[in-house]
Amino acid sequence: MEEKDKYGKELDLAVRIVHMACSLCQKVQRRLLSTASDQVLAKDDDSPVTIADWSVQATVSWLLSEFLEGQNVSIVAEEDAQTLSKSDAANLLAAVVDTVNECLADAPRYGLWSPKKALGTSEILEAIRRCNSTGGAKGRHWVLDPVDGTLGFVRGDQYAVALALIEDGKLVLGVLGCPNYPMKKELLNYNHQRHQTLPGSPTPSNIWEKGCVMYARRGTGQAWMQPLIHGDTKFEWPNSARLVQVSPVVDPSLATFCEPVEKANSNHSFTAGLAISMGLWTMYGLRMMIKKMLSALGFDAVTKLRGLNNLPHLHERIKLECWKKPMRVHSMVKYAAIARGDAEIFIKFARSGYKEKIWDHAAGVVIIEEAGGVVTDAGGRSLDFSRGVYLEGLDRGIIACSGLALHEKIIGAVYASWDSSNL
Ligand SMILES: Nc1ncnc2c1ncn2[C@@H]1O[C@H](COP(=O)(O)OS(=O)(=O)O)[C@@H](OP(=O)(O)O)[C@H]1O
Ligand SMILES: [Mg+2]
Ligand SMILES: [Mg+2]
Ligand SMILES: [Mg+2]
Repeated sequence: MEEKDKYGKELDLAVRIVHMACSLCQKVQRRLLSTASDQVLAKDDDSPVTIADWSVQATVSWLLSEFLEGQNVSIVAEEDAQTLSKSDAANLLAAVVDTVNECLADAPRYGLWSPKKALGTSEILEAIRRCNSTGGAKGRHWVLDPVDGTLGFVRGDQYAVALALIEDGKLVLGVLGCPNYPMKKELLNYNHQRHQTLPGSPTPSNIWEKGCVMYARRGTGQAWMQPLIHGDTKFEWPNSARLVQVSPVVDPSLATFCEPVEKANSNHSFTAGLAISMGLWTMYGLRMMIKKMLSALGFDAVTKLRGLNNLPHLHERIKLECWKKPMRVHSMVKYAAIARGDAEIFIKFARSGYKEKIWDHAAGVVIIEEAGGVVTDAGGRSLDFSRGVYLEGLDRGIIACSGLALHEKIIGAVYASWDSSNL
């Protein structure tokens, strides 16, 4: 097989599967939000898990095994079947079985086939359990986060379905489904559930239901995006796909910087310090300072600021659109935003002792890199996907950037800020 076609078949399959998984998630999320249900469970670490997490894992596992027939399919994935196998979980398991079968029945729409008869409970539990590979440096391993950003999912907000393939420890392809990726990038920062009615928009759900699937193959220098299919639209891959590229912005003061929503998942104060030291927040800080000065003098701050905006020499510095705040978004949608050019920087510094898992990053990393961006740890080294379930040897945190120039500046700022932080 020619090098340029390598992994073509696997990518084609993975894209179709992620489209199906996105459709499954959209249905479950709609039901979850419209009924006061008890369908959100807590895992041992208190993180949420839902019918969608298990159902996507079972669906992806069944489809990969079915369509990669003859291969011993190894899947490293987040969920296990323990909770579902308990005797008091019959209702939950029944809901997963229904959800998986409903999704698989739709396979022909995506150019795949359905099981000859609906899958039974034991087949579905087996499909979930099969995803218990621990990956490693030899052979092929699929890496799956069935629902990344489950917290965002249950809040009616951003989440992603992430599927990647590793061969001999190297990422070779990644597919990222982002069912709530809004049409306007500004809405990424917008909490969907808290703001059901958007100003000037009678049907806010249209904006959110757009959604996309992004994908890339290592070494092609290309990352692609395809809209989710809705209603009766036929699945056309790759015809409806378009290339995406990272943003050309190199000036940190113009960059949009994103980070996890929850303080528990990333140190917000460290990244705020970094952002300020790089000039990312100077506009915000400057504006706040002037606002305070004006109000201390008894002026109406907003009116005066608008006035100041019109002064030619201050115009560039204080105009309203320069109000840069971090974009806090759940899930690997942050990686998608950088690959699409909607943001320039993603920084995650988990608390010390937390070990990052490969499924939280694999698909996003290859898509950003092929779209022209850079992803490393805080020491500037590439992430190592060859050492099992965890990103072993990760130096402090993860820095994803739209390009080398910005990336170098951030690494420099990390070195400058680290000693004064108490991480
Ligand atoms: N303590 C801690 N520190 C760092 N990271 C953690 C931690 N706990 C969980 N996780 C992982 O974070 C994944 C969600 O990341 P997000 O960027 O979406 O976080 S946030 O919801 O926006 O705060 C989340 O992925 P999902 O479980 O797939 O949602 C976890 O794998
Ligand atoms: Mg995750
Ligand atoms: Mg998950
Ligand atoms: Mg989880």
